[in-house]
Amino acid sequence: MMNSFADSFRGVSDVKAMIVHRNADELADAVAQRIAVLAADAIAMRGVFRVVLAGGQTPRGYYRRLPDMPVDWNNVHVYFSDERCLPLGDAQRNDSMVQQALLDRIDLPFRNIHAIHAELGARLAAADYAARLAHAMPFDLVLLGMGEDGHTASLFPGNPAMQLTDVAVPVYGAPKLPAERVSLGINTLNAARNKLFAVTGAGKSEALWRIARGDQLPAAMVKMAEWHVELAALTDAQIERSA
Ligand SMILES: O=C(O)[C@H](O)[C@@H](O)[C@H](O)[C@H](O)COP(=O)(O)O
Repeated sequence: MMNSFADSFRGVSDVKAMIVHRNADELADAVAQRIAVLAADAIAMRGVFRVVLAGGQTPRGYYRRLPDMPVDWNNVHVYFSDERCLPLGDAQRNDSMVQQALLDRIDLPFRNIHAIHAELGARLAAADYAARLAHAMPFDLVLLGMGEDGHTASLFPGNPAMQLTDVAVPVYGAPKLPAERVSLGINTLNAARNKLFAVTGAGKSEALWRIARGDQLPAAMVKMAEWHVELAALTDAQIERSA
């Protein structure tokens, strides 16, 4: 049953790969190793690795493992998939989480960190980020998570931000608080050389099932991504499907 679910997921949503991991720890190990490989490849080929970091909880697991990986941090530039419009340093900001889980523990030059100035408000911060990204694209890797409703970055189902073609977009009325956010636009995510979803938690099974069925959820609009999914996030989807 798991294989047939994974197969239908691969087929319907244009995915590059779907890898199921037994638990969140194994997923975090595999994703951290994958990032290290992609970093080494990009640095060998182009001298630099430009990676977009995801927010939310799942990435903490693989961020914490990255300091133990053989990554040439001097040649890595980090960007953010989205940010919450909260004051600088707020614990709920994605850059605060990344700082604590990763940046405080590696020697990454400060100039290589490209945060979203979401404290300026969504409109201004999105325009500022788009201008600053002009020379950074296409990214080598975009790391993403998926919410229970199928959102990714801060692109939520039915939200007008999903239709915008700008490099970075303002988001208002997000159902996951805070309501005001800044996100990379869907075209920016799609333009990256590699896209990687890390999905943990049983609460994600319905969204995975809907994507496998062909629903155009925001996460499904990121094409040719490699999906790393915890088994627990698939279990209910399989049960539901076989019922
Ligand atoms: O700012 C955010 O909240 C995110 O960037 C968001 O898109 C996140 O990746 C998903 O909601 C999954 O979050 P979890 O990994 O915590 O389930």
